[in-house]
Amino acid sequence: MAALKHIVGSVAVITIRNPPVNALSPQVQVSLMEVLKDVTLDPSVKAIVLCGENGKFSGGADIRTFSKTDPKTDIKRMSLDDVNSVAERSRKPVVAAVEGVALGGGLELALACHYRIAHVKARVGLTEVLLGLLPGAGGTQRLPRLIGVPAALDMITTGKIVPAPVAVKLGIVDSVTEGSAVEEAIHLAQKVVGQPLESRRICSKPIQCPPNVDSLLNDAKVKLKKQFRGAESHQVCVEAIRAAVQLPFAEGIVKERELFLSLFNSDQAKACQYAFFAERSVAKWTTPSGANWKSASPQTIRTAAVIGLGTMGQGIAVSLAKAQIQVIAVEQDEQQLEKGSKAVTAILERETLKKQQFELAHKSDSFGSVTFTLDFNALKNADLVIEAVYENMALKKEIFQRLSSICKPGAFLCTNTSGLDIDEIASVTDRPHLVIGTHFFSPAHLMKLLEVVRGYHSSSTIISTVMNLSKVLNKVGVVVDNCPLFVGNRLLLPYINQAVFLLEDGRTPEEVDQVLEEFGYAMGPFRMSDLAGLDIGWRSRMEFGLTGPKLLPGAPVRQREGKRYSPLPDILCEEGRFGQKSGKGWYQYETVGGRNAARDPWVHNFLHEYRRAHAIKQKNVSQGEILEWCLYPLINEGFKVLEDGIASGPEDIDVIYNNGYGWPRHKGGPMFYASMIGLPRVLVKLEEFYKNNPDIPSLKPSNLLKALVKQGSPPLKEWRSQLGYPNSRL
Ligand SMILES: CCCCCCC[C@H](O)CC(=O)SCCNC(=O)CCNC(=O)[C@H](O)C(C)(C)COP(=O)([O-])OP(=O)([O-])OC[C@H]1O[C@@H](n2cnc3c(N)ncnc32)[C@H](O)[C@@H]1OP(=O)([O-])[O-]
Repeated sequence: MAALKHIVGSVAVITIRNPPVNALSPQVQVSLMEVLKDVTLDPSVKAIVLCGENGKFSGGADIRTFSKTDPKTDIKRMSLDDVNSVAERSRKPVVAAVEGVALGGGLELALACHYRIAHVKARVGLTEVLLGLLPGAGGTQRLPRLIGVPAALDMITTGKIVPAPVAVKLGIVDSVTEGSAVEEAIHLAQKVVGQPLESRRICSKPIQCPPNVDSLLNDAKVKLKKQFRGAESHQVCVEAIRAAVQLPFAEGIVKERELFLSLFNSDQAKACQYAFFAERSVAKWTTPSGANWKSASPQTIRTAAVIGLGTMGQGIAVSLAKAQIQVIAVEQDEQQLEKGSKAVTAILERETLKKQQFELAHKSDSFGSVTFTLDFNALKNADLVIEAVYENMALKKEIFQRLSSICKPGAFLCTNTSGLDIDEIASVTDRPHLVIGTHFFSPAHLMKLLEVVRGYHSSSTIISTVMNLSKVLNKVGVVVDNCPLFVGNRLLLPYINQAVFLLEDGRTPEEVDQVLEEFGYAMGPFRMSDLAGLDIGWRSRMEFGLTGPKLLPGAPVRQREGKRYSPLPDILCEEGRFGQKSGKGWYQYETVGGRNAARDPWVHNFLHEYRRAHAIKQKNVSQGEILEWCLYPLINEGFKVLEDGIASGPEDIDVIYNNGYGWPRHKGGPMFYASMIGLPRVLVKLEEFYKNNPDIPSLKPSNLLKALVKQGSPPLKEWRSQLGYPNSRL
């Protein structure tokens, strides 16, 4: 870990070396400072170029060192800000050669240089907000001075990463090159030797403020509060930018440091950083047979097919096309094909427009083509097929049987299901080892999560191919084992059930949603169910005989096999209330497909009548209890999933929840949240709930939770090893 120097003519080239992303660890910062001071004093050096080894400028401060940093002493002793200040004050021109990435502290370092040259494929951004922080090395003071308050506000508060061509337009970098940014930077450095530097020092630039800057900042806070409910860092970023607007540069830096320190050791920052590393750890999957991400060989997918062009199929087709994969989209009849192709084309047009507005349009970056067909034989050329028809086992098996005879040997067969048995589907094919579950989330072209469901026979090649594909699609893939509902929906079920029980007991959809939204969920359980479509769960419950024609005659209305059951969602569906798609569900909407949920007097009246008919006494439940009542059974199911070996570790569950279920990232994920509030608290409450509701089995504390509490509640990262727990099937 160091900053290395070599001399080209009169230019000193300083290279940051700290693989894999040249993170600016405290040692790298010290080394950078020494080399910078050295070359500034060296009379033979006339100009300086800063770059990173292996085609990456820098991924920012070393996040791994944060948990070992004492902000009171360590940051004061030496900080990146001091390095930046030495670079900026240098009387010799300093040019940043940005290749790969310049993120967070990496971009802050580049901003302290007098000139910035970027490779055309480089990407830059101040991403600290996503780690629960703010740019703490001058980024909040320099960027608004360089590109103006509105653009800087957008980048800093969202953590947006922009490609180099956009960075030039914004004024973040001076120019881009298709060749070597380092060569170009050396060339520029030689050219500008002896030229005045004052106008190149961002710290000296006056800040250009729009006349309405106060309301701009205040409005941003309101918008961010709604978008990132309960998250502190977005709000604090705005305050740091306000300091840039109101204070001279040096005072702004002091304010920025103060605000940075207020976030540095917060629980939210810990949660966001945990979420960051958890996302990286899930890519490192293993199977019981010892196959793993390192040893398996993923195949490149050039042509993929999608069967079924309903909402999921449309999103999947778009997602593949966006990743420059050629897509064959198959439907069963003319009408569905036309409807599906229109929808896919419309989404792709919108995405193209977005891309053009963002100026990403590069010759090589165009979308893959989508061919629409009724002819199943067209699948014979596909490297990989994703079946996305509706959740019906018989239909899926029929399709997979056909695929066996049509697809070329070695083609991968994936089923997009949210809970059906992968092994049963694989059993009808000639290649169970090349069959896997790919559980996409709606809308599939936007949602980040891909649950990769390993069947009993799934080979390491198909696992690694699909995990690789998830990265190509810009998604986070998580390998889980095959069990009913897999991981995400298995945890969701008790959460939704608990929320519905609250309605029986006297609460309203608005009250319950409000509590969960204040907790940080983008949507409470009822608004989310309306968005997802109430009919999906209803059909599945009918399939399982919990309602509808298969329900055994004489079954009590509010019980199934002795367990508490609420028929409320079934009744809503019987009334044609499927959620947004039918314009009414737990809420009413302005139109069919409308997005704005409004209180529905019909629902309130219906709930009132239902409680009266079943003589249910209204219970007084505080907001805190609503939260615990809904979340603790979800967490408990997470422990059961771990016990059963369905997920590899708590991180996998948290990544699934952060990326697919709207869990607030600043709370880390359900398992991380449990570790933060304390496992004993979760256990005590579950025991209390279960004692009072013995007919709700999901409230019965899991053995793993009890065992962990007995062991003194070790930190989350020790859960696996401490328990050596039992039968991880992954
Ligand atoms: C202390 C006080 C400091 C005060 C001053 C404040 C300074 C500043 O404002 C704060 C920051 O910069 S905050 C930072 C702001 N920066 C950011 O937010 C950028 C965060 N990083 C990213 O967004 C992505 O990793 C990249 C786009 C850089 C690469 O993407 P890709 O090519 O898909 O690769 P990948 O799979 O993602 O990562 C490969 C490996 O690198 C690892 N690693 C990565 N970054 C790291 C880091 N900064 N650090 C350490 N490690 C980092 C990653 O864990 C993984 O390790 P593994 O052991 O192999 O699993």
